[in-house]
Amino acid sequence: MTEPEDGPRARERTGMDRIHITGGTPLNGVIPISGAKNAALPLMIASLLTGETLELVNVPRLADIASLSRILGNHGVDHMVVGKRPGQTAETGQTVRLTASNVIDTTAPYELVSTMRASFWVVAPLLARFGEAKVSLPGGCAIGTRPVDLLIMALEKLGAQIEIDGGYVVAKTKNGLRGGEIRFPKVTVGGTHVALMAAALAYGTTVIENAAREPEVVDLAECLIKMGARIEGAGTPRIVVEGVSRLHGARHEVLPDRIETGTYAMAVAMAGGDVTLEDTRADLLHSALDVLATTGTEVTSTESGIRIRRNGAGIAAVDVTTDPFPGFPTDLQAQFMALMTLAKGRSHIRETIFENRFMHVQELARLGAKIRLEGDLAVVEGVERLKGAPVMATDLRASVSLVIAGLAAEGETQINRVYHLDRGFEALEAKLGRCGAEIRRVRA
Ligand SMILES: CC(=O)N[C@H]1[C@@H](OP(=O)(O)OP(=O)(O)OC[C@H]2O[C@@H](n3ccc(=O)[nH]c3=O)[C@H](O)[C@@H]2O)O[C@H](CO)[C@@H](O)[C@@H]1O
Ligand SMILES: C=C(OP(=O)(O)O)C(=O)O
Repeated sequence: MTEPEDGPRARERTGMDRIHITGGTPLNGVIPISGAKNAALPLMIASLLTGETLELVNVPRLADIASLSRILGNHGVDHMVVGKRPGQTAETGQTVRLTASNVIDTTAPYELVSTMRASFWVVAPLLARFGEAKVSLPGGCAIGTRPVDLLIMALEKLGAQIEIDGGYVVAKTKNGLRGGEIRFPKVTVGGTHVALMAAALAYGTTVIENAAREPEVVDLAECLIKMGARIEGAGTPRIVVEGVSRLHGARHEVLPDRIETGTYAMAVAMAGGDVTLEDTRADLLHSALDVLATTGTEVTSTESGIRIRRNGAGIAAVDVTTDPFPGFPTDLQAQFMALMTLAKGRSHIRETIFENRFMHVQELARLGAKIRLEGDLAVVEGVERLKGAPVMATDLRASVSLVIAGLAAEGETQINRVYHLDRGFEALEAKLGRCGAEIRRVRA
């Protein structure tokens, strides 16, 4: 995330709201899981690949989705939110229709791209369909430097000519993209999304080696296939794409948010209680659920989701290393660290994906956590109890780790800069509040 911490757009969205939590109440009930932010974003971007309408079902109501809608709108994409249907609630995911029949601008300006990293990915469909794209470099963010060299390499392998000019990536093709071999030296989710979208409309065969296997990549590939793309192997390290000359409209349902699922599972593990996470699937986050079970939390797959229970017994300390899918996700590292602050004993948490994703450590310390950092390793000494305090975080998952810790801490925790949470957690207070949490938003 690249938005300045107190940037005007962030303030405009949610002001400087705070979340107040009075901890110590176990969670009991049902939490519906939303569509995945990290699947919805590339799916929305894929709408640029066709002049026909792409209808996306189960799109979460999130600040990042609104930011991307603005960016696509700037290119000329028509965006329509389908009205509510009987039985739908304020939290039922939205159905969104995107039509890129009249793209008027292939430039994605700095002011828009800097609000959200994933918007850089528009470079692929714009280049593949229109032969040109000028997209601002997204820059670094709170969790690391996050270069786009591998995304550029992938497009160059398909024949794009790319220059960096004035902070923009200027990409062109003379006679369209051509299939080629893309071998990623490290697994990149964004790189794989970009390669898939570009290769779908390239002439000939593209082979993507060391592709990301994340469920969101598979979701994008499935949607592209519905749009007429020819893709095999999504979900494995080798994806083969036979380019087609045009894609058409489709209807696709966004897959459940595995990070939201894991976050609430860890909240229950930490605060105690019995919660069913509905409309989600255990196969999306096996490694995290296995780790959770090892901590002493009961994890059961049900017909409609996953039941999480922890009653009374202590939390066992478990070591974790983040890895690309199917490994333990970096996007759950902060939440798991929060849980380990109350474990019996010492746990080691190694972050291998981003070089600077430990911003939550000093804030967890305000609640009484004992964590020592040694390079990419956090050594967490479990404590008996945490005590509420004012805290603040600089990225999305770090912020929610403080919510989880606040739910288990004694007394009141105030979480500042709520706009980070609004980027990725739909109806957070309502979902937790219905399970008994004392949580409220205080408007600035
Ligand atoms: C919107 C979205 O889906 N974001 C997710 C996506 O981010 P994103 O797609 O940006 O993350 P990547 O998988 O690309 O990054 C993985 C690693 O590769 C490095 N890298 C990446 C591209 C590149 O050109 N050069 C390079 O060195 C990154 O700095 C990082 O160290 O995957 C991450 C890893 O699962 C998640 O944490 C993010 O939540
Ligand atoms: C890091 C994340 O998002 P982004 O890649 O958009 O910064 C995230 O979803 O945790």
